[in-house]
Order: sequence, then structure tokens, then C-alpha cells
Amino acid sequence: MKILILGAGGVGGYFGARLIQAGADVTYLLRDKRHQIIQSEGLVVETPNETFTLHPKSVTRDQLKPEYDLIVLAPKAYDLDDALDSVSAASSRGVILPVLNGLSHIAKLDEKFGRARVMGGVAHIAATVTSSGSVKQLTELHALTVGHRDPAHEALAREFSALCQQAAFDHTYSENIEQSLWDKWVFLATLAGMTTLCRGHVGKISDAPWGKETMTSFYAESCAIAQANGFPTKESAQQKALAMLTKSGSSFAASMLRDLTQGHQTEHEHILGAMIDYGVKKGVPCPLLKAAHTHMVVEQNKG
Ligand SMILES: NC(=O)C1=CN([C@@H]2O[C@H](COP(=O)(O)OP(=O)(O)OC[C@H]3O[C@@H](n4cnc5c(N)ncnc54)[C@H](OP(=O)(O)O)[C@@H]3O)[C@@H](O)[C@H]2O)C=CC1
Ligand SMILES: CC(C)(CO)C(=O)C(=O)O
Repeated sequence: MKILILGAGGVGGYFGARLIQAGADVTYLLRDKRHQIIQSEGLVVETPNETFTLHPKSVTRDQLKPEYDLIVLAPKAYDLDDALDSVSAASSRGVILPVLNGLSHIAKLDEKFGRARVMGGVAHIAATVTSSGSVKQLTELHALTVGHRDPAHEALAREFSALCQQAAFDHTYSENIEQSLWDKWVFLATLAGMTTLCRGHVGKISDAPWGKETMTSFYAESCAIAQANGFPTKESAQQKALAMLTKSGSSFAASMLRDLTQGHQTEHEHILGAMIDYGVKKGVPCPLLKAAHTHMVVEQNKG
């Protein structure tokens, strides 16, 4: 299977590197600056246990041909339109696997490629790109869940899953990937909303007198929106998520907090704004999500 991965950032860089180590035929589609770095220095991956360098195949958009069976999209949500332009010379064939957080990108991809060509993916990792260009896995967490959304691409999705089984990360094949996407989204909206509002990680929030209660209410709001839209998070998954979201002493925080404190663009419209839209359409009250979203809009407008 020939795989094209758009983006060698935290998610694309990490999971792509692990797939290459496992023998997968991966090519990266990169913008000029990242392409030059990877061509000259290789793809450097730092994990909590080791640092390794790979020399992957990479192309820029002008070198692209429609020769891939699977096209993995790993840009930030605000770069999706540019990513779709960049990949256009290859995207007349193959199955598309987006690994972005949230869900609103799926509708856009379905509209462009048709549901029969768009599978689902959920990345569970805390990863970033360092100032020197390395991909850095910040914690031991590294899991990729994929699944088919249409019988037309089920065989390819399972073939890709078999490749993931060989790679050095945790992998699950989801028989209901849209539910998996919603489960991750309600968790992330809560984590991102609360850690950005409070400018602190889960442990700090849990130490505050009303921290656990507010986190729990935020999560309940997000779950109510998922439920109203036909994707109720199972009780067992809710308990597991709440345990992580309210754990005393935990240094867990969302990548949105890292982006905010480092002055980068953030995905608040995709993670918080789109969740509010789903809530408002179904008449679900979401005051905490609206407070978190308002805070992010004010922050980003500061320039
Ligand atoms: N980081 C994390 O811990 C997690 C992130 N996610 C989600 O995964 C998605 C990706 O996030 P993350 O990996 O952190 O983002 P990064 O910013 O680290 O990486 C995104 C990469 O996409 C590249 N890119 C964007 N547009 C194009 C284009 N047109 N052509 C080629 N490359 C392009 C960027 O390239 P360039 O270098 O040129 O800017 C960048 O290297 C997001 O939706 C995020 O929410 C999910 C789970 C965890
Ligand atoms: C919640 C987490 C860390 C899990 O992968 C994530 O996706 C993010 O912070 O963007």
C-alpha cells in the first residue's frame, strides 16, 4: 500500500515515522521549508525513551502524482483548505484518512471526495515540533484508532490497520469510528476549554475549590451535545474520561493550551466553536463552552 502523509508535524511526523520503521511505504507531502529541513537533516523524533532519525521520502505539491492508495491528512484544522489545494494533484484516487481533532472537517471532506472515499482516524498523543524541527512525543501516550465509514473502503481500512498493528504505537480498529471521533471530541473540548480558560493543567484545576466540579460540568455539557446529535458516549468511557480530567497532580493539558501560550494560531473554532454550533442547533445549553470559546476569540484577536 502506497501511503501519502500530508504534514510532518506532531501527529503526521510521529505516526508516519513509526509506520516507516515498521516497513510501510510512506511519502510525506510537505511545504517548502519543512521539506528542506527533512531533506537535509532527516525526520528527527524525540520520545520520552529515545531519539531517532529517519530519512523518509518526501515531495512538495509540484512533484505530486496520483499514485497513492491512502492519503493521510495531518494539518491543523485552520490549514485544511490549503492542505486540500496542496494534495489536489494526488487526490483523484485513493482513500482519504484525516487525523485531525474534532469533526467538522469530515463534512467538508465528504462533500469534496464523497463519503465512500473518506475513512475516520483519531490520534491520541501529546506531540509537538520543537524549535529545531524535531517531532517530540511529550508523554508515553501514542495511540491511533482508525475505522471505515463506508463499505467501499473497509478492505483498505483493515489493510492499513494491519500495518498499524506492526508499528510501535497502540492501535485500535474501531467498528464505529464516528462514535470514536465524538468520544475524543467531547473529551478534548473539555480539556482544551478548561485548560485554556484556567491557563493551567488538570492537576492545578483539580486543586482549585470548584475545579473538579467545573470540569465535570463542562464534560457533561459536551456529552449532552454528542447525545443530542445521536452519538452518546458510553457510561464506562465517561467514567474513564472524567478520571483523567479530574486527576489530582496530573500535568495533562491540551495542545491548544501549548499553542495559546506559545502565541501560535489555535483550533478553537474547530474544537469549541463547532461543538457549540452542534449544541445550539439541538437546543442544548452550553454556557461553559461559550465562555471558553469567547476567551479564545478575545485572545486570538489581541494579535
Ligand atoms: N499535537 C497533538 O498532540 C495532537 C494533535 N491532534 C490533531 O492533529 C492535527 C494536526 O496537529 P499537529 O500535528 O499537532 O499539528 P502541527 O502543526 O504540529 O503539524 C501540522 C503540519 O501540517 C503541515 N501542513 C499544513 N498545511 C500543509 C500543506 N498545505 N501542505 C503540506 N503540509 C502542510 C504543517 O506544515 P508546515 O511545517 O509547513 O507549517 C505542519 O508541519 C490537529 O487537528 C490536532 O488537533 C490530535 C491529537 C494530538
Ligand atoms: C487530548 C490530546 C492530548 C490527546 O491526544 C489531544 O488531542 C490534544 O491535546 O490535542
